[in-house]
Amino acid sequence: MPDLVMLNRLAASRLLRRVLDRDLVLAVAARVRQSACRRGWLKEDGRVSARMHGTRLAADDPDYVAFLAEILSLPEVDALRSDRSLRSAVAEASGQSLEPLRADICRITFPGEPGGTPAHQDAWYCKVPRLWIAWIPLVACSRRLGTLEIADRELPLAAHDENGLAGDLRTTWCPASCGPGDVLLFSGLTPHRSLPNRSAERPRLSLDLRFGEATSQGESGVTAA
Ligand SMILES: O=C(O)CCC(=O)C(=O)O
Ligand SMILES: [Fe+2]
Repeated sequence: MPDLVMLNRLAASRLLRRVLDRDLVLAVAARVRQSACRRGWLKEDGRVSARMHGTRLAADDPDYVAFLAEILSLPEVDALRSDRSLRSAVAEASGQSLEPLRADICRITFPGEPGGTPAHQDAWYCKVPRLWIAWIPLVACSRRLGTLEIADRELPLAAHDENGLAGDLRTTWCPASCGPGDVLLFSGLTPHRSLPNRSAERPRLSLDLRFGEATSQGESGVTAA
């Protein structure tokens, strides 16, 4: 049984420790590093190339689009999408059985950026009923490496601008130190953000897998928020 840690009082998010096969997660991390090395983003030793310091891969960068197509179609990523423990945790958290939406993202977060991903609710970008997100660290994510912070509760869907959630968010943020095998699970209405990567040369590697109610319209587009 996974060790469930409730992160917030409304149970709209949870940190599941050691729920995934660690070797499978590490295999995905190895493929991500290989692909990133080939593109010159990382050096052979896995450290960040000098030219990538302080940069963020843009959702419309053709090289990043090709990287995502490569990584998100790996059989290892498919195995994570259909992992039985993950699927039952998603069903238990959401109260119903949900399907993978294939609106997933693999992120490489480089050091040197002043801020991380701004606070947002994924439901703003991915209009699917019952949206839930599994955020999967591919490396040990400390505060220093820029882990995810989750709000202490769901909020009604609020307006977003180019910097994510607009306006003052009165919420308490819960940073989650986690590593390969762990999953942060949260609903589409739960605000979240990431801390900047403050390491010297290490990339933060993570995968977001999204689940929701299957709709007849099929997959929904999602931006890289
Ligand atoms: O990893 C990040 O910086 C943001 C992740 C995120 O927004 C998500 O998983 O929905
Ligand atoms: Fe998000």
